[in-house]
Amino acid sequence: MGTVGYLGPKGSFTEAAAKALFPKEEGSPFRSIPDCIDAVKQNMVERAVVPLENAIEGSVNITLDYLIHHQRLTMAAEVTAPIYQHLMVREEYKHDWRTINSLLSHPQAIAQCHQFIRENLDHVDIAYMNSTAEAAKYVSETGENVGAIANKIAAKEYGLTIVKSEINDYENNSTRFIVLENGILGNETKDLSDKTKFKTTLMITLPSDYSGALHQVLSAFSWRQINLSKIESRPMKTGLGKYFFIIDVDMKLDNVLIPGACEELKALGCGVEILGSYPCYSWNDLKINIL
Ligand SMILES: O=C(O)C(=O)C[C@]1(C(=O)O)C=C[C@@H](O)C=C1
Repeated sequence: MGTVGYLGPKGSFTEAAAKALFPKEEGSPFRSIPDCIDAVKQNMVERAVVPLENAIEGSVNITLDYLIHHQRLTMAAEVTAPIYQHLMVREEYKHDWRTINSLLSHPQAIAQCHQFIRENLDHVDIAYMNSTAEAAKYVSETGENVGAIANKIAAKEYGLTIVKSEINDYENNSTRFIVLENGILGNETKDLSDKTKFKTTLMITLPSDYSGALHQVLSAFSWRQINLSKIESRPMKTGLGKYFFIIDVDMKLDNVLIPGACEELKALGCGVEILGSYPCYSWNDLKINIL
């Protein structure tokens, strides 16, 4: 058994995902996503759980960028968790929540509740925090009339009162969390059932900006009938117009299809790296309903 790093403090969504995936392992909170990733690289923890993508707001860019540009680790598993955002204040302000002067939360959580904030708290100053749980902790420790957006575990952990429940602008809000390890590709860390689905994530760079390059990349997958579940472009940070692509393939790394597609892409002059081939758990698979 090892230690699992997560974006803390206690009561964050990431902690809930880490607990659901690794109920018997000890959790270790870190202040930022890069700190979680560094901790794995430096063997301070065996693995880390970090957010990767939200259904309303899209990718968590810092996770992708830090992983690509700074510290390469292996994607070892994913879990998709339901996300319910609540507005919470200190007990003594529970009737005055409409007059709070600041609203604190993680940027992803603020963005998920953008319309609610416009309609109900248009006057407030927004303060971005490292996580929703950090926001809840701060609100509990200050005597001021300020609010936090966080989950119900954080409300309990920090003794806050939820004054508006489920304020995310769209139903079916969910976030994909990824497990990162130093380990080798395909080193599965959890028991798998026959129904467990797999993904393989590839990072692809195009040779140069010639017409039809992306089309050729996609053809390598399409004629092999390999299903893709996501394609995302991120800046290479070497100048405007230069991107790499993160492609999620809907299958486990095999000996034929994915290697064949990768070789074809390399022959076209593309850079190809496999970031992980991993089991994907749904929240119900894990049977730990803590959110
Ligand atoms: O702030 C937290 O509680 C987190 O775990 C981070 C995070 C994210 O980065 O997306 C996780 C899930 C929610 O989408 C909102 C915030």
